[in-house]
Amino acid sequence: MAAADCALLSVEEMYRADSLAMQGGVPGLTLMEAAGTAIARAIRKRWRPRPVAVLCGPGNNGGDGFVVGRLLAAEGWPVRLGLLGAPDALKGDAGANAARWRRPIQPLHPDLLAGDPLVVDALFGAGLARPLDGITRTLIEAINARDLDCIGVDVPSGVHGDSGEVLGVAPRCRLTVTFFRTKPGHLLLPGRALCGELIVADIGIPAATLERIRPATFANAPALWQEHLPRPARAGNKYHRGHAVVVGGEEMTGAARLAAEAARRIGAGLVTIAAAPAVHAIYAAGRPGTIVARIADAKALHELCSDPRRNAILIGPGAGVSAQTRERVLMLLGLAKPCVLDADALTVFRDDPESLFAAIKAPCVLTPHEGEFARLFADSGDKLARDKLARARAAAARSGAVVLLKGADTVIAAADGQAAINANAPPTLATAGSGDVLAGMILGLLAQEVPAFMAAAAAVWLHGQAASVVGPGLIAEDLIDAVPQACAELATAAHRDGHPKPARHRKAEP
Ligand SMILES: NC(=O)C1=CN([C@@H]2O[C@H](COP(=O)(O)OP(=O)(O)OC[C@H]3O[C@@H](n4cnc5c(N)ncnc54)[C@H](OP(=O)(O)O)[C@@H]3O)[C@@H](O)[C@H]2O)[C@@H](O)CC1
Ligand SMILES: Nc1ncnc2c1ncn2[C@@H]1O[C@H](COP(=O)(O)OP(=O)(O)O)[C@@H](O)[C@H]1O
Ligand SMILES: [K+]
Repeated sequence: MAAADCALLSVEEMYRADSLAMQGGVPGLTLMEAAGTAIARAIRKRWRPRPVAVLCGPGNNGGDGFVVGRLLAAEGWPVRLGLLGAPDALKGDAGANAARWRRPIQPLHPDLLAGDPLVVDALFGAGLARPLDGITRTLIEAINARDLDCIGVDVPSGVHGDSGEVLGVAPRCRLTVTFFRTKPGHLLLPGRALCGELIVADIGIPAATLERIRPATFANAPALWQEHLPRPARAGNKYHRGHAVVVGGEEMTGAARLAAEAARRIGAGLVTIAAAPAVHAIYAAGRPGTIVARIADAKALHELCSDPRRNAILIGPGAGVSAQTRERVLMLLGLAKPCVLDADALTVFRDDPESLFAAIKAPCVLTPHEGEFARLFADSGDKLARDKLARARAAAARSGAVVLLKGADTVIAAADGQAAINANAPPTLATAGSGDVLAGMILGLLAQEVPAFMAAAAAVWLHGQAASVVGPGLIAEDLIDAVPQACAELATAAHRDGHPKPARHRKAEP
């Protein structure tokens, strides 16, 4: 699987792919027939013949609905079809498919849902322009209240394809069938949760159109970064695998220890925790393979980190929100070595984020959760408020760093506009210390000279994979010990895309 296979297309890019395919000689009607055929096939595979209500909107999403209705009815399924607006207002391919539907077209009305049919939601797809209201809202609320089996055409109507946000209301689908490539809104929350199982159907758009579109957003999957991962050289020694430094805090000593062990597990040759004399003994009592250096003051830290063999630095976990942390971050950034800034190293710049951004010269990964992100990028604007992908991208462009905005749908964004959305993280990761482990994993990859964006994306995926390996009962320490198995599973996962591991999300039905 190549990186292009995990490309995500924005709504606008999808329209471009569509028109490039048509310019290349694939008629729109053929694409629509293929879309409807894929949906009907997916339905027949999962349900036995039963009453179906197809809810059609006024655009091409509705057009797909007419195709599905026609194909299922032709096989004897009892199909009722409702349309928003007048049939003669339908244009182009949607109009053509409405004309091929020889049965009654009802106006949208709650009676369409009488008897709890299977619902094909073909109201709005890529053309969603404003929040759902009126009868569409009423119907979707009824679908959700009655927990009807619902199939989303392209997206669950109301979910925005770019951001995954819900405009007004959206149905909870069992299955969503989208076309050609996944969109960001299928992976970002809440959109991802509303899609149910996701199928990406090939409808005849040539893959070569991607060369023209050059998408910059990806599902976070091994294909994106695997070739950048280090492979230990047969005759290599530990210095060939990098020497990472974790700046240890004086209060919360667990955080730096978790990070240091994670950096070692992911392959850094050596990892040193820089510890103040007062806490040196605590750090030294940790796992014996971690080096602990006694660091009396900022000068000593500067000396330690200036050593050219020490090639990646993490500061923040357990560092404390203090002037000292702030000064140390700026001093370390001045060394122009690859850095990870996490937790307190971010919060200390809440009053003056520009001074942080101005100091970032070398590859740097910022790993905020939403709270830390809000402190640093408070003014990213209302317009972006609910669009996590756009927010992370804007923050990366502004800071010059790779921004890894954490959560159940972690977004990794680089200053050059590249971004990846992660979807393999189980909710058991919401446990104290799991962010420290992630920071250490990124550090360990940076020490092995993996480029910052790739290091961040790979670490996020392996972190999610490690959590899945552990399963229920996960604590942060377990993640570290599960890293080897997560790495081993890379080989088998390489053919998969970035969708969550459970069978709920699958790709490309034949
Ligand atoms: N791209 C491809 O390769 C292929 C695409 N295909 C399919 O086409 C779909 C995109 O079709 P599309 O562009 O016609 O947009 P669509 O989602 O039907 O809606 C547009 C209409 O809805 C209206 N409207 C919007 N929001 C509204 C609201 N809240 N409440 C009320 N009305 C609202 C809007 O009205 P307006 O804003 O203009 O007033 C306009 O009339 C795509 O999702 C896929 O299913 C397939 O056939 C295969 C090939
Ligand atoms: N509901 C969730 N589903 C999946 N991953 C989650 C969820 N909540 C948190 N995570 C992940 O767990 C980690 C928590 O990091 P963080 O908030 O920094 O915690 P801590 O500071 O306690 O280590 C992040 O990688 C985040 O993406
Ligand atoms: K839809």
